[in-house]
Amino acid sequence: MTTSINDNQLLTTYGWNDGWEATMNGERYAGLLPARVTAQYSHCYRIVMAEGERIAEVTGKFEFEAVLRSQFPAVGDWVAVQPLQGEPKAVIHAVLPRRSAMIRRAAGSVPVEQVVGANMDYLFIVNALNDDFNLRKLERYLVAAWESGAAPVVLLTKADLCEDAPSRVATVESIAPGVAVHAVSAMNDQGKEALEAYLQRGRTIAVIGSSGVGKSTLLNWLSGDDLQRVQGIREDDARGRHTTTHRELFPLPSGAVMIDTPGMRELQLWDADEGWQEAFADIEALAAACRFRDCRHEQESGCVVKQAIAEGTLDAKRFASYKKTGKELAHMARKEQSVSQRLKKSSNKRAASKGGRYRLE
Ligand SMILES: Nc1nc2c(ncn2[C@@H]2O[C@H](COP(=O)(O)OP(=O)(O)OP(=O)(O)O)[C@@H](O)[C@H]2O)c(=O)[nH]1
Ligand SMILES: [Zn+2]
Repeated sequence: MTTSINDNQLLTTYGWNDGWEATMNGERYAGLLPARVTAQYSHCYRIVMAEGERIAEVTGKFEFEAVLRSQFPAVGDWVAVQPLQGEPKAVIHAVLPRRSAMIRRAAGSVPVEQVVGANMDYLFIVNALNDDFNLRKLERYLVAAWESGAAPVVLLTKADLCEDAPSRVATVESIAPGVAVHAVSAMNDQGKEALEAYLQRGRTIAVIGSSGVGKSTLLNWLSGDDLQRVQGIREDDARGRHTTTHRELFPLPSGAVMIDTPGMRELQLWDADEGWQEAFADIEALAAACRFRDCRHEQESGCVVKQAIAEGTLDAKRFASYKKTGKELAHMARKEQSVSQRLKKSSNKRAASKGGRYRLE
């Protein structure tokens, strides 16, 4: 079955474009239709297809073959589905390869990696300009953002509460190499023009940041204080009552698509090697000039990093943050590795014994 862009007007509103169309035309999705996941519930998903919304579940085969939780559909994913005739339901056969994904490692003795948002173009990292202002935390969010594959943008909210926003912006720019930093105030409707570049039609955005920094207020502001109407659609439930259905992905008036999931809001831990290197690109660049390749930047002679700290060109606190995050990442990575090896082993056995084929992509 082929789909034309014309049929896909509704999907376009949700970020569908020629790139996804090309992916979807691949042979392995033959006979299936594209849809985007707009909400995740405990046992099913809400999706939007060209013809409208449906509730969907993954096929039995999908469930059997999936090894990691992160392989299951997540909010923001484009999926290949088959609608069920005569029912407002569909089955999900496959998840189209993700362009970006925010992964949350649920802490605990067995870490589980969970995708809390997929296919974002931009990640708005929100930090308030009042007392909660925390550079070290921001660094960690930047690591996560770079690792996700989406482009980070720092929004410093509550500019109305800060007397010296421009100097705060400059401070943040100094710890966020290559990242745009904008001061905004939802309260005073200030700084929205600077965001227009990101809020374009078809772009997908997610907002991350600690509790209380103003994420909900920001979302309301960006959606013209009409979020409830944009995000939740009043419908009749099975008993004919009016209910407001919750969505975690919704178009904004600007045409951009917003992802706001509970998991995205609770982000805490990361395993993010590349993101770490990018977030601390300045230190990585310095370290490249150290005398020893495996310099730990502690007591070594000819250590350029130590020298930069001594000379005051590198903030000792930023360096400490770099080390600390690095250690945490290494620890998480070791844990992850042993768990995923165990999972793969048991899944290979399971697949082999039933003649199935194990696939991980
Ligand atoms: N002065 C001022 N206060 C703001 C602004 N934006 C948000 N606030 C206030 O900050 C508080 C927290 O805002 P929320 O939008 O609920 O923050 P949040 O990040 O969504 O918090 P969680 O839902 O806990 O994750 C509220 O009291 C808001 O009124 C702003 O631009 N200026
Ligand atoms: Zn060194």
